[in-house]
Amino acid sequence: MNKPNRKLDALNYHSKGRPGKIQVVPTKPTNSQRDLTMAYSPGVAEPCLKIAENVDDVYKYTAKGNLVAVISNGTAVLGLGNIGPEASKPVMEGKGLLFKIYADIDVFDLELNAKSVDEFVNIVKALEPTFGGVNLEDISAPTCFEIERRLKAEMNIPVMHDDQHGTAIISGAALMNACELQDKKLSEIKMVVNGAGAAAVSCSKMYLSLGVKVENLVMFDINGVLDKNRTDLDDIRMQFATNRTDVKTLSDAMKGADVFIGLSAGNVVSPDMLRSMAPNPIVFAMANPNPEIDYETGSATRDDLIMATGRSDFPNQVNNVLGFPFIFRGALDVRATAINEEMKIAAAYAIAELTKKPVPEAVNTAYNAKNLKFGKDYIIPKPMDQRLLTEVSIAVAKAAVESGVARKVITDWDAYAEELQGRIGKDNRLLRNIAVSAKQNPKRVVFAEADNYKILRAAQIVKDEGIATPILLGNADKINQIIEETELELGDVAIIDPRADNVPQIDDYAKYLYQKRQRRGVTMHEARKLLITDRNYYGACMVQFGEADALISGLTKNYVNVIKPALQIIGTEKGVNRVAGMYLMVTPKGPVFFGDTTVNVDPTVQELVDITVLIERSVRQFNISPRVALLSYSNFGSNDGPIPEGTREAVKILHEKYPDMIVDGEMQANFAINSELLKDNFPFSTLNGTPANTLIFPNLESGNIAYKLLQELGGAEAVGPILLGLKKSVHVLQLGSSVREIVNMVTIAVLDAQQKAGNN
Ligand SMILES: NC(=O)C1=CN([C@@H]2O[C@H](COP(=O)(O)OP(=O)(O)OC[C@H]3O[C@@H](n4cnc5c(N)ncnc54)[C@H](OP(=O)(O)O)[C@@H]3O)[C@@H](O)[C@H]2O)C=CC1
Ligand SMILES: CC(=O)C(=O)O
Ligand SMILES: [Mg+2]
Repeated sequence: MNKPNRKLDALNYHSKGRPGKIQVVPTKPTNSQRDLTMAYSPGVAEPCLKIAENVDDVYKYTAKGNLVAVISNGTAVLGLGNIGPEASKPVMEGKGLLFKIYADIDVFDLELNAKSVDEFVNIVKALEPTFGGVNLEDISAPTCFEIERRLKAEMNIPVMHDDQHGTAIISGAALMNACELQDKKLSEIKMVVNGAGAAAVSCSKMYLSLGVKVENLVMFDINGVLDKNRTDLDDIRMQFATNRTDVKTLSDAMKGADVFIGLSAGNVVSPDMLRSMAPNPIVFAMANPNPEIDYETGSATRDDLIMATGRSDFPNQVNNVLGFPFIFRGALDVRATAINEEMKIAAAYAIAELTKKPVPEAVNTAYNAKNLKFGKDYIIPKPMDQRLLTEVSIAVAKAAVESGVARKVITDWDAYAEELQGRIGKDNRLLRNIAVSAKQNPKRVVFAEADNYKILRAAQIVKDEGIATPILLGNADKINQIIEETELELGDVAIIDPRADNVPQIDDYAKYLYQKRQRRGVTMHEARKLLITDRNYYGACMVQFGEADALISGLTKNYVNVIKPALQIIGTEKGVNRVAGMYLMVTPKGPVFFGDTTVNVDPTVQELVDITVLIERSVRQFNISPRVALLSYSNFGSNDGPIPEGTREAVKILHEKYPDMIVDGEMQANFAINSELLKDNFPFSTLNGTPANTLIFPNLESGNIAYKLLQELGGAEAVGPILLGLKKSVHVLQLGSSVREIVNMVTIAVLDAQQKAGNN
């Protein structure tokens, strides 16, 4: 199944650079001699003594609480069989990588030369002081059952054999959803399970607990059907032995079956077998890396099929990766002594339910999909869906607390959710808070470029999330065609085409525009023409006349083309004589505001003052206390030249006219954001103590370059440009913005409209 170049790519991926996939990274400073005396002798003796006094302090002073052992003996590696511990190491390193990227859990992978139950159990038990949890992996049945049973009984930290329970949880969730879509009852389905090993047995037990009847299940191992005449079956497998006498082969069993579960080996199911199944069948071919029947063949065989595999390169990846990172996250965070049935069932339901919620745009983008939604090709969430971390870990942690296995009780679940969000990538707390505020009072947002897929997708998201009521401007046929082709659900949203006959209020708008621009060369005829031909004029009039609360445009147009109509029709706020643009940069160190990044090319001293005042006020609207630095290449007079001198002059005016404003400069950017550096060198600065969170650039060039570099090289998320100074909420997208960026801008536009409505 793997194409030759894929095989080579995979080998290169593992061998290039530092061999393997994971490394150990220090978490404390190690730059100075002092740091090292803390990290090692003599400083390290102090936490040692504390732990010796109270063994639970090991969680306080060491990495134990966030450290999981991924342990295998290489006896059932994926579907590759008993290939030995060394050969299993790439898989175990892979699990370590997934634990880290999805749930911020650190992993040591341990590949043991230990085949017997006693040997394996004794080694793992002795590791208890080091780890917060143990993930057993790719150990063949039946040894794995006894190993897990003993370790759970004899250890006081959570132990889970992932191939058994991780797989059971995920496939259980997928099965519930697939049955719902195919209109089948779990209690009535006829199921064939191919494989009778660790994964198959545990998954089947889970299906029984979800409602499947054991008499409706037929299981196979490599020797054929498990029936009551077999004399080679242990007790665990005997419970799945069928009474049916008409079934000898897999082909026999597949006839009329509703569900096929493959946890065996690659390519053992034929298209004919699929054809013989009942109407609307479900096939989970989960053997890795090669499924029992490959996705393309299976899904081409019949239209009424729901097909899933364990692979990431096809729709419906039913793989334990959706479970183990989040299950252990929840278990570690409440310091659970075990992962029990309650926690597993809670995880399965959380995963099943998450599939039915609207999919964040970031997930669509990550998978190059247009509109993922619950259906035949999306029966289970995608592993890169960051909501899994909160939804599943919280469900697991709550179940641990409620079932009495938690040693640490969480009471503030919202704070725990915030903590989880902060663990992965950027901390988007501010963006989330903005979205929450927007949803409290959603506004009507007119989209001037609605004949564009990205705009329509964003409109769908803000509508679904209750952030805004979209109004779409553009050719209705074209918009409806895109909606239909991309299966968006915007049927009830207002579409206005300014070019059509009988456009609402066009006469009033034309009269208004004519009155405003008659002494600037605009005739009545031209005013009407502008409104019909340029949707930025029509959209701005809608906002001015109160037919909409905010305007979003600029995805396909130059900035000036949007801002000009807004300035002509709506104008600036009272007492404000210019507009400016600001970016909210979501950085790993928190939010930082950049301005002016958009409008004023080469501001004079007075313009710099005006821009600073506008931006400072706007930062307050995000419930953040602004600490403003005016940037230059000079620190407090260290260099001459028009830029530092102008900036210095602007700071002087700001200090005089706005004594309460926390603002200083001119200063270099590193001094502005490194408060230690500033304090050591310029202790007189009014910014001392805390870094600046609002950076004013001396000109458009420097502001624009800075935010783009931070976005591309620093991995910061840029939200903006947020247009400041207009009387009403109008916001201009960057040319080619992503759907996520558009959604962010709409959210900001709604907040802006709320605030402007409050001020008027
Ligand atoms: N998608 C996912 O998340 C997961 C997928 N898997 C996949 O499931 C498979 C089994 O893994 P696991 O349970 O850990 O391994 P085990 O070695 O414990 O079990 C393998 C089972 O498959 C049976 N088997 C092998 N070949 C055939 C065949 N041709 N026909 C019928 N049965 C067969 C074996 O029979 P016998 O007992 O007679 O040897 C055994 O019962 C692997 O391919 C693995 O990659 C596993 C975990 C998670
Ligand atoms: C996914 C997994 O754990 C396996 O195939 O073994
Ligand atoms: Mg496995």
